[in-house]
Amino acid sequence: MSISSSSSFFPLHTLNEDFSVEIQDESRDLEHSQFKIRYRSNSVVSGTSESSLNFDTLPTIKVIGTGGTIASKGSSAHQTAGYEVDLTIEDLIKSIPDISTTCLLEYEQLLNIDSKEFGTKELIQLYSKIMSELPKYDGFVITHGTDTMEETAFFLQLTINTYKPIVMCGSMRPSTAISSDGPMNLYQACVIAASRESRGRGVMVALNDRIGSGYYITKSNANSLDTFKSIGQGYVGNFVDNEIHYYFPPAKPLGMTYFNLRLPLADNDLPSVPILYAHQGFNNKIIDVTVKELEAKGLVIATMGAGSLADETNQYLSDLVESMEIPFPIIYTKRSMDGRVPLGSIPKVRTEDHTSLSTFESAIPGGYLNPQKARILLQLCLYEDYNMQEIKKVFKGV
Ligand SMILES: NC(=O)C[C@H](N)C(=O)O
Repeated sequence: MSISSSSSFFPLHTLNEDFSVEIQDESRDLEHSQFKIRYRSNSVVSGTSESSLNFDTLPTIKVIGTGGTIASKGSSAHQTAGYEVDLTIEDLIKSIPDISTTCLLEYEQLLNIDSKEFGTKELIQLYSKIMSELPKYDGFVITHGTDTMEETAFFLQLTINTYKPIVMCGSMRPSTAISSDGPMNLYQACVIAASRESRGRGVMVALNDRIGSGYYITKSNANSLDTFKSIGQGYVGNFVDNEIHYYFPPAKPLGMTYFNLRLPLADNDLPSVPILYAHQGFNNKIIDVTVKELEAKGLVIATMGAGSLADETNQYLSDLVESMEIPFPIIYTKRSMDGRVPLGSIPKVRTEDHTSLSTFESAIPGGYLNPQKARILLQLCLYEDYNMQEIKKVFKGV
């Protein structure tokens, strides 16, 4: 028997003349290394010098249905708004061509809702389902509404540390519309999840022939099929004529923090972190009301540029934090879809004795993250009881 490897990790050993064992490393992540073993017969059979005993099987992909437009029906072929979630995951699977030569599909209806109804409870439900079935499947496809798909993708990316592909898909047109995009998106997502090339790439979003990183991607257009974008970071690949093309080797976002959820969550929820949207003539009183009424443990502000808020608003926030007994992180994000809020944008505010100006210590730049993703990241930091310095460190990487 001999052992060989597809990478340089494993040396070749001969143990027996009749069998060789090929060990292929599936993941080089040292903490979570994975590999596959193939047996090969070296014995001479019917005049052939080598016969392969190939125990390879097709990947098994789990498709989890959660609803969205992809599972919706309208009352006419031209209706593309105001429709209802009406189809099951079984209906959706029936709408795609047979892919039994690519992978084995199993499916389950976990939820069947518009993605506007998603909250922490639904995120945890989806997280728990994937975590409990992670050892059983080679990849996952999640059908989901597009409105909040980026939030679910971001949450799963931060909480599930796996080399197995998790591919999210949905559609912009309901199933009943002319040229509905659902079946093609679902088909492509299944093929992507079944591909070896998709491993080690984290959570991905597959729509309209494009493959994006769930960490960076955002919905850019409320109506059009080509809606998911991450302008600064780009797509990770695309899908053309039944071929997947990745532009880069497997990678996950730099500076990303993983969080280990321990369930059930205290109060069955993550800490309260509201988002406020800044604008000309912003009334600071909304800050007070929001923080008090929602028992906020932190705040995300969609600032007007790369961290810009009126001087009065910065001072108002600083005075509010001074009056609180607990540290209160405030993430400065941007209204603009692209670009980042850098450290240099963090404002100076008057000191408690009002004699000089100093850096507003509770204000943290949100980097490239949009408000909705920054909210999830801050919720996870607060869930972990990170102090202000630790939270700043987490956000330094984004
Ligand atoms: N295109 C869609 O899926 C939008 C839908 N309202 C949803 O997010 O569930």
